[in-house]
Amino acid sequence: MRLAVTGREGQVALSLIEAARGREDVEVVAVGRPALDLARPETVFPALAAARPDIVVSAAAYTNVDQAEDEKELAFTVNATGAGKVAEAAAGLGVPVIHLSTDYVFDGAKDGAYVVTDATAPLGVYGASKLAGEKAVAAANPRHLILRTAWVYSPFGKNFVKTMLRLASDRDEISVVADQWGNPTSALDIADAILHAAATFDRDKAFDAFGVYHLVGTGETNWSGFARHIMEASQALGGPHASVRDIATTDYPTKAKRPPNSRLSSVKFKDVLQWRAPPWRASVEAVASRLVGVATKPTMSA
Ligand SMILES: NC(=O)C1=CN([C@@H]2O[C@H](COP(=O)(O)OP(=O)(O)OC[C@H]3O[C@@H](n4cnc5c(N)ncnc54)[C@H](OP(=O)(O)O)[C@@H]3O)[C@@H](O)[C@H]2O)C=CC1
Ligand SMILES: Cc1cn([C@H]2C[C@H](O)[C@@H](COP(=O)(O)OP(=O)(O)O[C@H]3O[C@@H](C)C(=O)[C@@H](O)[C@H]3O)O2)c(=O)[nH]c1=O
Ligand SMILES: [Mg+2]
Repeated sequence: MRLAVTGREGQVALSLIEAARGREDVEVVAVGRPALDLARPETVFPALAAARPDIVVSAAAYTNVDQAEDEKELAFTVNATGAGKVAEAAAGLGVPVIHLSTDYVFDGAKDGAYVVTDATAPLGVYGASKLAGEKAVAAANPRHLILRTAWVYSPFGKNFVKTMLRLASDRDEISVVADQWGNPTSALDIADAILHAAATFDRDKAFDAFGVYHLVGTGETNWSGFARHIMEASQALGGPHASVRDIATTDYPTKAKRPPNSRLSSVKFKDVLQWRAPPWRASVEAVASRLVGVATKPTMSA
């Protein structure tokens, strides 16, 4: 089975490439700029067709939440129009699409974890553009899995774990918001979940449970709790450490408004697709061991 994933350097794309590397039964081809540019819709079909995929994974996106407030048009072009083009190309090639979406489609007013049937109400441009992308994907290709995930980190790209480790190496204390709740999710786990889902509908041609799913790390916390566990994991590995001070969202002004509660329930994914992510703390430790190792391990040469 061959997967084509959009975006070449994204966290999910690189995690998928790594997960497939050790497997005979799956190949992952990353298709990104300049060949596939979501801001140039005419590039999408030819670039994906050339990869001859059995399944398309739509992971490329405009992901800068604050900057999206100032670049609304570009965010919608990439996350809505571009995502729709990717799903349309998959349909044209006769294959299903797994499209990544976000917890930020919700406003965070719910008391409890969001299920897939809950009403969406994004607070910012990024969330609104991703919600428009979900609709474009669903309209373009009936064989879609819209996979909402959240708070993604990995050994790759830019993410909260890397930011916290960097800040810890030059500060004694980091102030982090403690009133926004959610589910930290490792892109390495997302890659496993995607390969599991892809294998399911590659094997079962009559698979008919397409639709919206939530898939996040097991358990929940707030950004401060997430930061604190990153520090514990790093310290245990001999890496940098800082103490974490709880602050309120009002003490950390940002351009975009974020949901106070964006916890997602992965129960549908578990029930239908029979797969569940590891506890979020274990996954943080797995990623930290790679990031901290890189900085502290002596090289074999020299
Ligand atoms: N990061 C997170 O916390 C979360 C992410 N998601 C969603 O999951 C998916 C994967 O996220 P993640 O891997 O973290 O993303 P990253 O921010 O790590 O990577 C985004 C990728 O999109 C590519 N991209 C951006 N603009 C374009 C464009 N115009 N044309 C082609 N490619 C483009 C980038 O390309 P380049 O390498 O050239 O810059 C990059 O490869 C996204 O859909 C995101 O919305 C959902 C919840 C949380
Ligand atoms: C760096 C830093 C952030 N924060 C806060 C800001 C914010 O509320 C929270 C997380 O910061 P980030 O900039 O990583 O957050 P953000 O970019 O909003 O992360 C989001 O990205 C998009 C793509 C998604 O889809 C979401 O699921 C989510 O992961 O922590 C602090 O309180 N202290 C700090 O030192
Ligand atoms: Mg392989």
